[in-house]
Amino acid sequence: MASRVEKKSLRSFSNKKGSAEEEIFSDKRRRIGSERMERPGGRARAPLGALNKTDANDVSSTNASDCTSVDFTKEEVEALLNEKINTKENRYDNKKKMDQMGDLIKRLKLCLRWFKRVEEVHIQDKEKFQTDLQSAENKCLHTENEMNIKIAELDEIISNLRVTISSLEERIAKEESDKLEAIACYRKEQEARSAAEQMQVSVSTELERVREEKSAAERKAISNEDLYKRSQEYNISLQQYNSRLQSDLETTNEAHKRLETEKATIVENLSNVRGHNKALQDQLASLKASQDEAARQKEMLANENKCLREDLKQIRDDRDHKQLQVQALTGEVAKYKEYTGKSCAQLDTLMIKTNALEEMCSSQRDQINMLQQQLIAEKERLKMADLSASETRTVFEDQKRIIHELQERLAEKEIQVIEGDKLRKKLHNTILELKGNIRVFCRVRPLLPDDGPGIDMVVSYPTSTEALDRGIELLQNGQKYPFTFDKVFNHEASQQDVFIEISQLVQSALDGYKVCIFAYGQTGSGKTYTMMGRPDAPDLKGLIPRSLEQIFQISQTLKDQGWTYKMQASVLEIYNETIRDLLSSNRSSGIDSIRTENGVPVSGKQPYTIMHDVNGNTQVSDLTIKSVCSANEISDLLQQAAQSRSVGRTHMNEQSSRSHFVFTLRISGNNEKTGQHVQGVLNLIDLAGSERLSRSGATGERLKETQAINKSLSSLSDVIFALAKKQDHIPFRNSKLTYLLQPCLGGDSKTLMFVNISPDPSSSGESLCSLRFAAGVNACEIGIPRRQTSTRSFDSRSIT
Ligand SMILES: Nc1ncnc2c1ncn2[C@@H]1O[C@H](COP(=O)(O)OP(=O)(O)OP(=O)(O)O)[C@@H](O)[C@H]1O
Repeated sequence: MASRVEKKSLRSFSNKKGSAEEEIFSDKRRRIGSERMERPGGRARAPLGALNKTDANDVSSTNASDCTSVDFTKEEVEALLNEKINTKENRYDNKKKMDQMGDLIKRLKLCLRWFKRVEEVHIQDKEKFQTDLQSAENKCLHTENEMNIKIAELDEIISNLRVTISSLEERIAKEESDKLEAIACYRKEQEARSAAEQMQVSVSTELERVREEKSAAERKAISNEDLYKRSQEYNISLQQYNSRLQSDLETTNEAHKRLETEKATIVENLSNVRGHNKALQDQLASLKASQDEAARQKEMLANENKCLREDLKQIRDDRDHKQLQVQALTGEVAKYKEYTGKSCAQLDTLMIKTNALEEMCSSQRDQINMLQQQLIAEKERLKMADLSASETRTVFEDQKRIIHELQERLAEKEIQVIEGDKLRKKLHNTILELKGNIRVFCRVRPLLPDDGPGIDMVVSYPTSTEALDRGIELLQNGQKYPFTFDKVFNHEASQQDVFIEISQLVQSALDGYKVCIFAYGQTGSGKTYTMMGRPDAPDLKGLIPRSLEQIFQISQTLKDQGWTYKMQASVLEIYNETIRDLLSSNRSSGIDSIRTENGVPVSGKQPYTIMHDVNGNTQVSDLTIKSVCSANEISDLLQQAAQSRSVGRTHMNEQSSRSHFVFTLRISGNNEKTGQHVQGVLNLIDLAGSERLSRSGATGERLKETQAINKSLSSLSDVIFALAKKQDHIPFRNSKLTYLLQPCLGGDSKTLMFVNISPDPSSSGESLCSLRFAAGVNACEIGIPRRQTSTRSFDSRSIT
């Protein structure tokens, strides 16, 4: 009570004093704010000083309005984290110290909210980039596929065309060779034809010549015949002339005779006629000369005739020869004609062939033209396809570039996210440290039908601002006992409400911290309900299943940041300083029956021996450790453990839990991107019900058992007290429970204790006892000397 009053006065003092500091802080903030650029597309940032001017106590009211408008720089965050509370000045001014701390917490909360907002933006950005990247990749893949299909189609078309072209080329080559052959043949034929024609022409010219010769010979023969005729005629005329001359000679001879007679007559008349005779002689001589001449002429003509006859004979011979020649030539001409006819026929067939070949050639030329046109069209198509392929390639390159850019941006964002994650961890841890590495929550269970009808609750909740959600008052023997906790969950608080408060610790376990969450309280106060709840009903699930579900959810989310986690679970119970493996398949062997002294086995290596290595890892020999990959696997293990526990309980004829139930999850995380490695531990402990010796009425074994439970709870309380006070000596070995949890308590470890109480009048004594036990721990935590609480002595007396 005194502490509450003191706190109140300290708080009001701090409000007054704090305004000066806030002014300084707001000035600093304003300066930093003016240096900083505005976020693109974001709202102008409100100075943090404006926030500080509002009521420092009314954090919740400022949260809603300011958390969206305050931004921090890294330096500010660092400054905030490094900010130390001036303990020297405020050594004796707890109120001020608390106010400063509250102020710092408020700013840290704002910072955390800002950070969460930034982180959300980053995550949204990242998701957006990832979806963009995904869609771009899909698009690219789609385009690539289409392009591949197109390329394949085009390749096929090209290969078909190539085949067609090659076959066509072959055909063309064949046709060309045929054509060349035909042309060669044609040429040969033409040559033969021209040779034949030439021959025909030469034969014709020869024939012509022969004909001409023949006609010349004929003409010669005719002229010779004419000459012969004329010679004959001349001969005849010469013969006639000769005959005439003969007749003339006869007449002359008759005349001569007559002349002779006359000569005689004339001789007689010679004298007379001598003259005349002489003249006649002259005439005779001339006639003789003319006769000689005629004879010479006759001889000449005869010679000429002979010559002509010889000529004629010669001509006749020539004619005969020529005729023979003509005949031979005619035969030859006939032969040639025959040849020519044959050649013409051959020529005709060749011409027909040539025509057919020419037709074929022209049709093939048409085909070639057509195919060439097709080829050109196909080449065009190929060109188009090449163009479209190159376009697609460019698009593909663009897409690749975009993907690359996106990947780079994604990598940047990932680095930002990793940096942010580091900062978040730091902030998260700082906040938890500021909240307290050791915290104590109180949970009140509702009245149950078993508590009896028409009874009033002995618990009430103060509504003052200071004690709201933190205070609890217990009524006993007409007196009100007020207590303050880090948080009070009233009887209406749901499992989800409770889980929200501890979910940060679950995150810490994933961040590599050692976390212990205890449920402490009297029998039937709701410890098991708080820790396990009813796993089959989703709304009534307790902290253990919810925490494990969250762990798997977060570990899945952190996969994107490169984290992979390995989880190993073990469940044990400590009953009367004896460890029992709740996951052991062999139930009887699950019990540690080794004689121990203060929780330490007496000699040798025994089953369920607790060992701590230098790295602060705990090992319990022979304890079943199961690797788990999903929340379902864990719920199966929990079911198995719960069953083993209830079986154990039945064996021991127990209705309530008289053992400490310890669920341990070892989390080892590796980040392949950053190379970070974390090892966290989450211990979820349902402690055995605390029972006052005075009320238990136990004797014998039952008394010993109750003493053992109280001893271990007291040991735990001592350990927590010592840790909170940062004492050098921490009495871990006092019980198996504390020895087991030793590495998970103290240092950076986070410890949270739920104090469960029942609100029914019959349990008010135990409730008060529990509250005082917790208040002792809590008082240590907030720095109030142990003795001043005046609760510890009562608590100690009740428990030990
Ligand atoms: N917050 C709550 N809301 C509703 N029912 C509750 C709540 N807390 C406890 N109960 C009920 O109270 C009864 C006792 O609770 P529980 O078994 O969890 O107590 P406990 O502290 O574990 O007892 P023990 O130490 O004997 O094991 C149970 O029937 C449980 O369902």
